[in-house]
Amino acid sequence: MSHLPDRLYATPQAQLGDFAFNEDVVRVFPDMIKRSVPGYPTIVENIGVLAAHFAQPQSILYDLGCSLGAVSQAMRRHVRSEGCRVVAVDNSAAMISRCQEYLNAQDAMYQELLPVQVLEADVLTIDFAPTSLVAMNFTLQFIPPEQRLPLLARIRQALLPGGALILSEKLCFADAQQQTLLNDLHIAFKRANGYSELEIAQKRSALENVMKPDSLEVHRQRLLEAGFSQVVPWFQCLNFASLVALP
Ligand SMILES: Nc1ncnc2c1ncn2[C@@H]1O[C@H](C[S@+](CC[C@H]([NH3+])C(=O)[O-])CC(=O)[O-])[C@@H](O)[C@H]1O
Ligand SMILES: O=C(O)C(=O)Cc1ccccc1
Repeated sequence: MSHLPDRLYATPQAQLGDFAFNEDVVRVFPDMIKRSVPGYPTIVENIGVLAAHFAQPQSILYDLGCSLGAVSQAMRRHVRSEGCRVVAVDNSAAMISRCQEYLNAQDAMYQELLPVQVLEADVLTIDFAPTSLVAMNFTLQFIPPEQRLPLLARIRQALLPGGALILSEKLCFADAQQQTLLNDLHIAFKRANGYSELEIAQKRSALENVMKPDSLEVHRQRLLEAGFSQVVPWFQCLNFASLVALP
């Protein structure tokens, strides 16, 4: 399994198209996400811990926007409840096929892992079965803003009592000074991880039309509007945060 360094934006691109989760991104994705998202490894591992806390016997755990299945793998390492299974969903064919390979490799290394079903599908069109845990790790920010509330409302409806939604997102900030500071610090994080000014600028521009972060306040209000009763931030590193929303 290839773990290539991310050089996708290292050379000047004549035509900077919109960022897409295609074959080129899949090849470098583990390196890209680790060097771009402060706290990513900590978030992924601890989603496993949170999943084990909320998982109920004989229930489904969803990993929505699973990419290469890092969250599904963490859930499989941590969840011990009887009869649970993971459903991992992504609408990128390139991601889904590599995700299945990684999960097969995990199956070959460990015994008695939860079964996983890998689905190439749009999270906006799937029907949710009753579930004790839904993880959306940096996926909602890629969903068109007007679709976010209806999606969260459908997730809320599918959640069993005692279950939870884990929502990780890049944040923006209403206060201009706070926005500038945390944006500068995120750029400093990328620089410290070996990205050049050109790589940082080109990726930023490719993401502009595709990834639309909200503020913590917008997330909280929308989750309450979707029918969640409580929103609890459990992790933040710079402008990246993860919340638990309870039904
Ligand atoms: N409508 C959609 N339906 C299904 N999938 C979608 C949709 N829109 C985007 N995606 C998928 O959401 C994923 C977002 S990456 C998640 C990281 C992962 N969770 C991780 O913990 O490694 C976040 C990032 O790269 O910043 C991509 O794989 C998209 O194809
Ligand atoms: O790179 C960025 O600036 C991000 O905000 C996160 C990211 C990470 C991986 C793919 C797309 C976006």
